[in-house]
Amino acid sequence: MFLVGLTGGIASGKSTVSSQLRGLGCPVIDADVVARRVVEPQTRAYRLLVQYFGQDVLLENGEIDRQKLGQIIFTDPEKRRMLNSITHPEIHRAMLKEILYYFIRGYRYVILDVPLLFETRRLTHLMKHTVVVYCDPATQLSRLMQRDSLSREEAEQRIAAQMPLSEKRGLARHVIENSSLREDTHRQVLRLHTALDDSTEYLPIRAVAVAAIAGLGGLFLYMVKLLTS
Ligand SMILES: CC(C)(COP(=O)(O)OP(=O)(O)OC[C@H]1O[C@@H](n2cnc3c(N)ncnc32)[C@H](O)[C@@H]1O)[C@@H](O)C(=O)NCCC(=O)NCCS
Ligand SMILES: Nc1ncnc2c1ncn2[C@@H]1O[C@H](COP(=O)(O)OP(=O)(O)OP(=O)(O)O)[C@@H](O)[C@H]1O
Repeated sequence: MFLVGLTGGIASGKSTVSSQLRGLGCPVIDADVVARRVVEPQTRAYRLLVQYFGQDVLLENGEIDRQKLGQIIFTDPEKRRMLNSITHPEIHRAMLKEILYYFIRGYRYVILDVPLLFETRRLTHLMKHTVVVYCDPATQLSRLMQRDSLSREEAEQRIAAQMPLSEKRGLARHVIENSSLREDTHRQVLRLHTALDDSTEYLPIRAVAVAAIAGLGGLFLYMVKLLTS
């Protein structure tokens, strides 16, 4: 099994591409969806968030007021760092559980849709393939403003909270150009799907598992020998 990291900038088209990949039968783990789950009321991350940001970031029903929290963290790097330090470990733990689920079900690869893949780095070294969904800055800005009903300033703040998309495209093994029609994007997604299906590289996850078991087994036998001699 191997892992595919799908990333890009905010509103560059990651969800659009990942839904096209899902349509081709690929398993996709969406970090944004996982991120919503790990901050549900009564979770550890939720308690830490309320402890740090206060009750002001809660809705009447006790759930996180995502709009208000977004306004706070996209204008304050220190508060964004705190939010990331609370949520990212939980997000990564939850994603690893989902990866194990697909591993057990025998999938050859799993696609992880992770907006901050290159920013957090913690997962990057596990990826055998990395894919950046790119679109030009003007298109990204207008799509974000339109989709989330943001002012130009708010949209620019959110874009500035991430590594520049032009930098990300230079780090990725595959780039999907998503500045024009969805049909053009889909043609690239079909080529990417073929490349992934043809990819025979394996993340040494099995090798690591076998080595760990063999190592532990050898250690156990050594201990038994020591104790019985
Ligand atoms: C800030 C929050 C409350 C805003 O919620 P909202 O529903 O408005 O946006 P949503 O969660 O759908 O995220 C939309 C996009 O914002 C960007 N984004 C989200 N969090 C961050 C962050 N900490 N830093 C930079 N960009 C971010 C991503 O491109 C994401 O795809 C929310 O994004 C959040 O809890 N972020 C912290 C967790 C996180 O880092 N998620 C990214 C997954 S790697
Ligand atoms: N090729 C395209 N043509 C026209 N609109 C597009 C195209 N690709 C994406 N969009 C639109 O642009 C917006 C952002 O796309 P999408 O939600 O897929 O981006 P994203 O990278 O997943 O965003 P986020 O970082 O917030 O998760 C959406 O409203 C989507 O419908």
